[in-house]
Amino acid sequence: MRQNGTINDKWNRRTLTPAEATDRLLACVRPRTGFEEVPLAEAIGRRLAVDATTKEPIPHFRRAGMDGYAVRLEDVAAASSEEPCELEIVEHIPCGAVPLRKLERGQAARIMTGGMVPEGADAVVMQEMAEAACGHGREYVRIRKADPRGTHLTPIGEEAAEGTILLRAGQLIGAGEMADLATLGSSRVKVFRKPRVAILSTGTELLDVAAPLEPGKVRNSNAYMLAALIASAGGEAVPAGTVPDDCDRAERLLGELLASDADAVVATGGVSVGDYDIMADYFLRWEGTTLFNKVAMRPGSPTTAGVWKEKLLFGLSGNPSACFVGFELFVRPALLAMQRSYAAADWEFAAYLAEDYLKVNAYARYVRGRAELREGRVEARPIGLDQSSAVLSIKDANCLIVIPPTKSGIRRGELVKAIRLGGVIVP
Ligand SMILES: Nc1nc2c(c(=O)[nH]1)N[C@H]1C(S)=C(S)[C@@H](COP(=O)(O)OP(=O)(O)OC[C@H]3O[C@@H](n4cnc5c(N)ncnc54)[C@H](O)[C@@H]3O)O[C@H]1N2
Ligand code: MOO
Ligand SMILES: [Mg+2]
Repeated sequence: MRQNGTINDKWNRRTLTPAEATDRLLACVRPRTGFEEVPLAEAIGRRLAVDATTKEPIPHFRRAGMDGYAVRLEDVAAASSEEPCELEIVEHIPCGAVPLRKLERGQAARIMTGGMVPEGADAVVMQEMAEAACGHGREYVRIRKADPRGTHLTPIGEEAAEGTILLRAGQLIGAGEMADLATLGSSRVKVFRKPRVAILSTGTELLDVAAPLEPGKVRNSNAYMLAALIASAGGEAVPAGTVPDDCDRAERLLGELLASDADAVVATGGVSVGDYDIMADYFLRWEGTTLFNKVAMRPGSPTTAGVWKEKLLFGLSGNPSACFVGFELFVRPALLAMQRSYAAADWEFAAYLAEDYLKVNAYARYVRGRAELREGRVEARPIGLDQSSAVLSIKDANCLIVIPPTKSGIRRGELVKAIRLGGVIVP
C-alpha cells in the first residue's frame, strides 16, 4: 500500500512536509478558554486573556514637558534677548498639583516637568530661556524666547484616545505590556491559564541527573531541556518521570497522563524504527488519531504527533537536537495557538547564509545557527556539531537555518529562511 508518499517500515509511515504536518496539527488545536486573574506583578511572562482598553485618554491632562514656565504664546511671541517679555508669576505648579487659576494676559505659572498645565496657557518655556525676578512683593519672569522647536506641552490623548485597544488577548506580557497595564490601572490581570504539559522520558538507558554515569547509559537531558522550552512557550511543565523501553508500561502511564488535567503530553525517545522504539508501537495501538509520524525534515524525521479527545500527544525524538527541533517546529506553535498567539510570521525571517552549507539532502534541514547583523544585513551561520545527537551546542543557537531540500547544497551569500529561537523564560 502506498499513498502519496513513502512507506518505509512496519509503521506504514507516510512522509509529510513540515508545512503539511504543521497544518494537520494546528487544525486540531483548540484555543484554551480557561483564564485566571493574577496580581499585576505576577503577570510577567503570561498571556492576556482579554483585550486591554483605555478608559481614559493617555495622558489624561495637559502635561508640561520641561521645567520652566507655562505661558500664553500670544504674550511671548515677540520676545527676544534684546527685548524680553516680562510676565507675572501667579502660581507654582509642581507635579501632581492641580492649577488653581486660569492664566490671563501677562501672566505665567512656574511649572515642573509632568505638571498639569493651567487653563489659558498654550506653551511651556524651559527655564533656560528665562530669568525669574522679584519686586514689590510679586514674582516675575523675563522670557527671552519661546522655543521655536515646540511648545513643550503634551496634549490630552497624545499617546492614546479613550477607548483605544492597547493590547490584544493572547499578547505576551513583557516590560512594555507591564507599563501599559500599570498605566491602565490594571492591578489584577486576566491571563490565560498556562497550558499544562506533561513530560515523559522513555529509554532504558536514561539516568537521573543525580546518578553517577554508567557504561552505555546517558543522563536524561531532554526532560530538563523540554521543561525550559515549555516554560518559554508559556506552558507549565509537569514532569511525569521516565519509563524504560517497555511499551506496556509506557501505555499505562500515557493513559493516565492523557486522562489527567494536562493539555498536552510530550514524550521523548523511541519514535524511530528500532527494536526498542516503543513510542512508535504505542502510536499504532492507542485510541487517539495519529496526525503524522514521519516528517521530511532533519533532524527529527520520525517526530510524531497525535490527538486524543482534544489532547495532543507528541512523540519527539530521543536525540537531543532532534528533540529540540521537534519542539520548536511543532510543540511551540501548538502551545502558542492554544494561547491564541501563534503567527508563523513572528518567528520567521530571511537571512544571508554566512558560509557554504554543502550537505545534500532530500529533506529540509533545520540547522542550529546564529543570526547576526553584519554591515547592515542579517547573516546566519551554522553553529556547533550539525548532528541530531549533539547536545552541547543547543544553547549557542539563536535561530534554526532552514536549508531546503537540495542536490548540491546551498552557497554562502544565498538568501535562506530562518526561524527565531527562544522567547521569554517565564519566572
Ligand atoms: N535504521 C534507522 N535508524 C534510525 C533512523 C532511521 O530512519 N532508520 N532514524 C534516525 C533518526 S533520524 C533519529 S532522529 C533517531 C530517533 O531516535 P528515537 O527517537 O527512536 O530515540 P531513541 O532511539 O530512544 O534514542 C536516540 C538517542 O537519543 C538518546 N536519548 C533518548 N532519550 C534521551 C533523553 N531523555 N535525554 C538525552 N538523550 C536521550 C538515546 O540515548 C540515543 O542515543 O533514530 C535514528 N535511527
Ligand atoms: O531525523 Mo534524525 O533527527 O536526523 O537523526
Ligand atoms: Mg530509536
